[in-house]
Amino acid sequence: MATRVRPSSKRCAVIGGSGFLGRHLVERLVDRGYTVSVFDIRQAYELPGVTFHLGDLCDKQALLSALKEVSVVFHCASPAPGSDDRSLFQRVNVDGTRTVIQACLEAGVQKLVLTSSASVVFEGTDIKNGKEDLPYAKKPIDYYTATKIQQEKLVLEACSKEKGFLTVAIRPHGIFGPRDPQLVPILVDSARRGKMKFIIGDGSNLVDFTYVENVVHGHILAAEHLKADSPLCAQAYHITNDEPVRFWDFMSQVLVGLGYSAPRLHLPYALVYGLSLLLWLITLVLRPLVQIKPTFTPMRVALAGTHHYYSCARAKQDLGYRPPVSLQEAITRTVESYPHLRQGA
Ligand SMILES: NC(=O)C1=CN([C@@H]2O[C@H](COP(=O)(O)OP(=O)(O)OC[C@H]3O[C@@H](n4cnc5c(N)ncnc54)[C@H](O)[C@@H]3O)[C@@H](O)[C@H]2O)C=CC1
Ligand SMILES: CC(C)=CCC[C@@H](C)[C@H]1CC[C@H]2C3=C(CC[C@]12C)[C@@]1(C)CCC(=O)C[C@@H]1CC3
Repeated sequence: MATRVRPSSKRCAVIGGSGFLGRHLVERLVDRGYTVSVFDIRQAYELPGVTFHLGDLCDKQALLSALKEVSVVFHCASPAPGSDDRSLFQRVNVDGTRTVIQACLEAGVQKLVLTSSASVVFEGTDIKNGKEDLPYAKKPIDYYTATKIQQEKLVLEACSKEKGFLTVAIRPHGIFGPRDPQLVPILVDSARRGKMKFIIGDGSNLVDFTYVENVVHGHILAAEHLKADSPLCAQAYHITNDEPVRFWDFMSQVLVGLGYSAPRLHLPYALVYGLSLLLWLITLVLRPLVQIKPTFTPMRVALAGTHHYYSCARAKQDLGYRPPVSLQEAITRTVESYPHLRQGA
């Protein structure tokens, strides 16, 4: 009689493991003795002990071959928020996540840890110390956020103790750190084009920026604490640095650390938001003729000019989470990791 091999609890797969967060997660998992399979549409690096499976997460057969004997799946794949492609977000984040769940069930995976986003509750207005029980945004600020909401709901609803399939969602916010292709490069690009002279609003808005290693730590704690009798099943957890910071102080510190000037002049928030909306409408109308990618999207202006910071008290209580790297140390490490983006480099 054929015996089914019980998956080792240290055998995991990282969907989106070639990405910024995914790669940091893979490296940490390897350090902790996990056997890791990466599933991604691209291979961005090589690492001893890590097997790469190239494929689209919408393809169940491709997923199934990567999930053989895997007990834990981390799903941190998504199109980049800036891609602004409605059908791509729907296909990957919603339909693709359905496929991931189906493949996990068929492959006998026991735990699925989703990288969601704290933005699932953000509607463009202030959130101060937001807890996980805030309602999902009724009017999500962009397609990316709308599909992250649907994705999180799908994953949490799939949690089934009867089927032996447990799920949890991690909601990070403002991830930054070495190799991030978004935050620091966008900031430096804006500075080099002379666009970082202005502070939107009075500059007092507090925001969470979370160091990538802290986000990774939250994911691994969630996977290791997720059990049938634990409070984690079907829950979402904010993972932050637990040190909200003024958005413009953070930006200034990174800019000055890299040799650029900090923004000083203030512009009224309502004016800049209104202009970004107008610009967005114009790009929408012109889309059949020309593709324009504005720096000042309404989402970005809202992120730059409002309070949005979250409580991670639930993660502290249920996961024993404490951010291992302080914000100051995280900024120093990040600035040092981008020598090629320094002023004059
Ligand atoms: N970067 C941030 O500040 C935040 C990110 N998140 C979430 O964290 C996760 C990871 O984000 P990042 O590492 O920043 O993004 P990233 O763009 O660096 O990585 C995403 C990875 O997913 C892969 N991928 C995309 N479509 C795929 C598909 N159809 N099949 C297989 N792989 C596919 C990409 O090739 C890439 O390697 C995402 O789910 C994102 O929504 C949440 C909150 C904040
Ligand atoms: C906390 C959080 C969710 C951060 C997300 C990261 C990005 C959305 C930001 C990283 C660089 C930021 C940035 C701007 C908006 C928000 C970011 C893209 C501006 C476009 C805001 C308007 C400006 O004056 C220029 C800024 C460049 C950097």
